[in-house]
Amino acid sequence: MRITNDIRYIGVNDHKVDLFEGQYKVKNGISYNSYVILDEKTAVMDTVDANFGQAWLNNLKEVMGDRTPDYLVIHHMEPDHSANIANFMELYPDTTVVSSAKAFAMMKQFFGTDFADHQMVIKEGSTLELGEHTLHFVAAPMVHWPEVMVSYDSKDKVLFSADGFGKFGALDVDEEWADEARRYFIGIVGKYGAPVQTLLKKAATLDIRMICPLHGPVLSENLGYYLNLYDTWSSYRPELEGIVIAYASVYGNTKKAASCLAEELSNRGADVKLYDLARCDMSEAVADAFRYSKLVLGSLTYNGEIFPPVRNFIHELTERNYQNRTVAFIENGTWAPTATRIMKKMLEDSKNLTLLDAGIHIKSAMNETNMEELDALADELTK
Ligand SMILES: Cc1cc2nc3c(=O)[nH]c(=O)nc-3n(C[C@H](O)[C@H](O)[C@H](O)COP(=O)(O)O)c2cc1C
Repeated sequence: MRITNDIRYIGVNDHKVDLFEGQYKVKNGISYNSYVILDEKTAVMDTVDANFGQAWLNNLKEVMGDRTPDYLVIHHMEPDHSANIANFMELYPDTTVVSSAKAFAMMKQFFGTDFADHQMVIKEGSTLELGEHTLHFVAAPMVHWPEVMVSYDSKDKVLFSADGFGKFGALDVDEEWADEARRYFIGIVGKYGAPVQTLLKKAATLDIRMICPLHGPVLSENLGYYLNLYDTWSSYRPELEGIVIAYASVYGNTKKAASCLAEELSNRGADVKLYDLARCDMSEAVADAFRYSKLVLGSLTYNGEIFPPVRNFIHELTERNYQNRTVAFIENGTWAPTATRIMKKMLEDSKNLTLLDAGIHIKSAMNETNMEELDALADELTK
């Protein structure tokens, strides 16, 4: 696939992956992207997942013909991109591997060699001259591993953005970008908002016409749209006014409160998302919690604790620096309800959260007082 006159796509689509990165369901698969720059010298940009080595090498040979690649540029050592470095070097032993010092240390760990006779160590500000094309390297530590570099081709004005601007979903499936890019970003890079902000500031100094990520489509139009979303996500600002209700329930009483609240909020014109945390795809609930401005957490008290899926969910939020939002609580308990107290405690170190006093405190099943609480909470969340 042609990206520009001199840049070709040689990546692969994976529709067989059961869980991406060991935990994310990807109903439309995932792509492992790799590119070739054809110039006086040729550069291969990254490799692909271990299961697709042969398909990738076939794509590479189709583009290269009899030419031997001069450089293999490795932006990121996570195995879904780096697994085929050793296979590549067996086929092309004279190619120079171009990567950061930290990445070469990782190569030694993964492959038992850092290709010492064929390595070029690059760092922030390094350049690689290919002929008409020059790659300018920019360090992007913790977006989302420490060794990550991105590179900018000043001829075609292309940013090779590593995992930045990546998206779940193979390239042979047509789907809207934002939802699966958000789920990818919040799930995988969400903890590293500050390093992403640093990278965005560096990127703002470049004239970028195209972004070539390691997953998902090449972005070439309306780049402001994608950059704005990345700025919003990485600065932990809500994207939308609205309310996520995320709850768990064993016997249906907490569920009833959550569902009634959703209905009341909808009746008041609010944008509401309701998640049963024991049954939903957790990564979708997490992504929406970051997307919306308000969150209602609902849990039964469970052996003096909160119900495990709710605990997991709050942990997923706090480890990704959940902040800048309004949170309210629905609790249930039959003899000693403690769920609200525990949920609040889990959020106590999170920055800039407004924890509402209005909440619903159920003792086993909803009663009239709870209906009044629900009404007051709906008012508070929509005022
Ligand atoms: C296994 C189990 C443990 C529970 N532990 C507590 C508890 O420690 N304290 C308490 O007040 N209620 C406890 N409950 C009662 C629940 O908090 C709650 O009142 C009941 O499950 C109704 O809510 P639900 O219909 O949403 O499940 C427990 C319930 C179950 C099923």
